[in-house]
Amino acid sequence: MDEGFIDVKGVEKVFEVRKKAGFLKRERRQVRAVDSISFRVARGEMVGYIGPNGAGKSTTIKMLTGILTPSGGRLRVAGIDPSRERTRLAHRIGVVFGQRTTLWWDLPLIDSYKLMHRMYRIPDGRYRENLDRLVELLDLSELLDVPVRQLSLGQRMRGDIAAALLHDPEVLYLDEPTIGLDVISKAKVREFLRELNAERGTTVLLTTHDLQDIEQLCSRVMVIDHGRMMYDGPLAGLHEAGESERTLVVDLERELPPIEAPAPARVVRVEGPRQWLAFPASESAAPLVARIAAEYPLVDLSVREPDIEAVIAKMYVEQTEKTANAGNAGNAGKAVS
Ligand SMILES: Nc1ncnc2c1ncn2[C@@H]1O[C@H](COP(=O)(O)OP(=O)(O)OP(=O)(O)O)[C@@H](O)[C@H]1O
Repeated sequence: MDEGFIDVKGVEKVFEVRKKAGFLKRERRQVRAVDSISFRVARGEMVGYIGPNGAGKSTTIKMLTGILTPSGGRLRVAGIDPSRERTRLAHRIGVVFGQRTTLWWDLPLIDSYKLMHRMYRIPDGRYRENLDRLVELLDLSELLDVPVRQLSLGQRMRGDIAAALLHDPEVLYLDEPTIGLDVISKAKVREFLRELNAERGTTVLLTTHDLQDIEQLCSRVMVIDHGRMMYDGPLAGLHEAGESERTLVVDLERELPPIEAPAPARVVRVEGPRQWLAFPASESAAPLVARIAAEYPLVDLSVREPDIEAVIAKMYVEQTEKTANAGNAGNAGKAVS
């Protein structure tokens, strides 16, 4: 594996925005959407890129595709400077924006693929082979003659993913690929991405608000907030850093006193026969489930994932406190409030 297939060093993006400040006056303001971030992604890696709304994720992806030019820093994808050689790079990357489609709205799905065949100048044999494979893997055969506007969200998403892969890109950027999809469609998309990565070694950068996308697909996650990189490492480490908790929802046969769970798991809510137990997100639920199943009359149970925003908010508070404490420690004599 070569290091730094995607190579980002001290990259910044500052937007100039004009705001109305009175009848005729306009004030100029700068928005630092991406603030000196650095990371490397090796060829074949699948990395999650997450953060709250307005954190700078889309801006980063737009710089990686060459749509936006960085205000500072250095950026390379497959050795190419995206904003200088956008067209050359376009042949090596694929992009899927969950909230927008790259398909022609009024045309049958197959016509969009035919147009891409020509736009990307994909050799005929390769196009046929890729199309057949993608149609099979993404279950598209029944949909090829349907106009895109008549497709459901999940069908359209699968159609968009195929469109992004027809020209065999080495890198795939996915922006919220499972947003609004039902459980079955989400599972289909995730399974396809896993196979794509395993079979073709496609490098994937995935932006999502769904922690299960990351958990099921990525061994590494990067967290951005206010344009800054807050965390880069395994998902379990993120849970530890944010001390986040998952919730086990237990339905008992009847109303009972709070379940006696081994610490740090604990009951946080009881409503009739239903009880909610919080436990560290970095730990497996299996031992807790086994113990409850052995000792209590169980009807059903489910595990709820922590919310990304909550994990990041907690991490943010902790980092701020750590910085404040470090400052206070060096300031002997001052009271720590
Ligand atoms: N073209 C633009 N002009 C001015 N400001 C912009 C522009 N594009 C983005 N921004 C600002 O930059 C910041 C980062 O936006 P960005 O779209 O990258 O966030 P995001 O992490 O993708 O958010 P979301 O999850 O909501 O899509 C926000 O404050 C946004 O308002």
